[in-house]
Amino acid sequence: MLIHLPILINHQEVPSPSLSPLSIQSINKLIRSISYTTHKARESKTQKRNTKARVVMEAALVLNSAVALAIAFLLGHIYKTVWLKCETMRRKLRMQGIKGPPPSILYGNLPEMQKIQANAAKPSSTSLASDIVAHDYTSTLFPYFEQWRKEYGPIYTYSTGMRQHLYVNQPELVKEMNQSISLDLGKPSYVTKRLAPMLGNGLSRSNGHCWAQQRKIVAPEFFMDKVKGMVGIMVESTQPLLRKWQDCVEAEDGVNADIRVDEDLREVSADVISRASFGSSNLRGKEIFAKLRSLQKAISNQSFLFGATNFAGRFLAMKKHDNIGNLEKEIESLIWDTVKEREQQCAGASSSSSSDLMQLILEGAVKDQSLGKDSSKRFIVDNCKNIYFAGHESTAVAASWCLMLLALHPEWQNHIRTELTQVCGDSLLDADSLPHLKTVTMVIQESLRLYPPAAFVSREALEDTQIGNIKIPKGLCLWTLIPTLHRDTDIWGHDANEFKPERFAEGISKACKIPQAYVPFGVGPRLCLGRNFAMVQLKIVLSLIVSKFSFSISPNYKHSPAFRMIVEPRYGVQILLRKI
Ligand code: HEM
Repeated sequence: MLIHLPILINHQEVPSPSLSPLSIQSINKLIRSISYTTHKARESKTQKRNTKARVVMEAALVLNSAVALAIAFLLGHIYKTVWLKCETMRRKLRMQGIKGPPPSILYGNLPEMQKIQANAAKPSSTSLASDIVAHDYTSTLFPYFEQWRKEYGPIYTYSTGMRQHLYVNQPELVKEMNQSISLDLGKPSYVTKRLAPMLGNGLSRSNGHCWAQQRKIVAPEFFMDKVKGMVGIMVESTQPLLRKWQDCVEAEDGVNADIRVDEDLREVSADVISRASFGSSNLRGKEIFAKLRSLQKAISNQSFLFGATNFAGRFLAMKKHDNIGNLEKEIESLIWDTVKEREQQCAGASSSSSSDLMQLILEGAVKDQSLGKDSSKRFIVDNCKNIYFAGHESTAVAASWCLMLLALHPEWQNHIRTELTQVCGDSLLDADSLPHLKTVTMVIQESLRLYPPAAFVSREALEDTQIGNIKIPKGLCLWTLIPTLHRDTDIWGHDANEFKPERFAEGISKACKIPQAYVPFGVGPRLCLGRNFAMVQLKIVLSLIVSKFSFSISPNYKHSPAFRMIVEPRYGVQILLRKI
């Protein structure tokens, strides 16, 4: 336009007869000035439009760069926290000759674990005693560990994406773990995080100083002297089960009854722990146990060992979390009601007559000056939750497995019965007779060897540390698979997969080559606090059942161990009971 105007003007410069040269000049000037103004206006409009476009483009560019930067940062962060952290650990382990399956960047070996699990053999539906006994639940529940053990040996490393793990099933190394008193090995935080609704920050979840302090308070309640004082309660709590089973036999044909044992054993266990540790056997106790069981199922549905691996899984996990949260609140308020009831009882009495676990926990919370009001409440509720759960579930499940193995081996029921008659005669079982009941102890030890309810011992290196001659980098999680150690023919001999309680006739130290590799109650400083309590309760319950009934495995029993935080019979244990 700027070029065309002068040309036009030039054309009009041809003089017209009616216009003077002056007026022509003025017109030209005017036209030029109008053209100039129009041009300027248009120019400014275009400039404005261009500026706006430039601003939009620049904003888009900034945004793009920010997104690119965020992605780069995220990738860098993932690389640093996921890959580099794990790769550094792997390098340190490789330098010590420890190998393992090659991991993928984001998910480590999880896809492979899922693939191996999907292809794993289902437990055979055999009812042959020898096949059931020989079935190592690791092969169906954790088949990847077995596969890698065959490929890489008893010590190898694997990854679950965010975490690097060390599988430790070499007896010498487990022995070292047993002997270590270091606080540098704690419970793996990523596992215990998922158990928080169940166990709070109580004894079995906490680490370091917090754990040591809680253990000091709770441990004395489970020393053998104290447990001996609970024998009467344990005998009394088993009576309703015996009466119920007798009634079942009467109701069927007066001789036999087909019984599913698990819930009845849970009730005994729950009653024992409620009365022995919390001084109550009330409806509230029953409600607490029922809710703990629902919580246990909800948490174990989350595949809590390895975590949800995809978004759908995470979404489902979030939905389940609502239910878990509600159960957690309900359990806590039930426990708190029990605590307040106890406080009122104590306030009413001139001196505290109860010296049970609840009392110890309450006194522990009062004595600990570092705890504020809220922390005191947490301390009390969390530790009660720990004992309610740890104290009843694993003992009941162990009793179920013992009955399953005894049902398959009636000759051992006879041995127990004979010894009971020799030791007790016609009198009731009491604390003095228990140490003489060697046969039932051997049966329990053998059952815990073949079917340990706790499948793993797990630890996390809280600092760089050393076990035996292996340097363990901070953050590495250690896993020892208990049944694998318990069925190792190098430790137990060629008959490791057979039920032979006689191997324990002269104690654990003579039963195998490396006694520290027998770990149904765990290892080292974190050894199960309630092992005396559990052993005494199991002895009493089994002795009383065997003294009243003989039993064989029911044709309705389906052998299918399931992992629900502990390994329990998926469909329960069903036995054919006969009154004697
Ligand atoms: C047959 C029954 C039981 C079995 C198989 C069993 C097994 C275990 C195992 C394997 C551990 C982990 C140890 C480790 O990480 O090294 C443990 C810890 C624990 N158990 Fe048991 N347990 C049983 C019964 C009980 C009972 C009856 C109580 C309490 C009344 C109890 C209370 C605890 C506590 C509080 C811990 C945590 C100890 C700590 O971290 O310091 N357990 N148990």
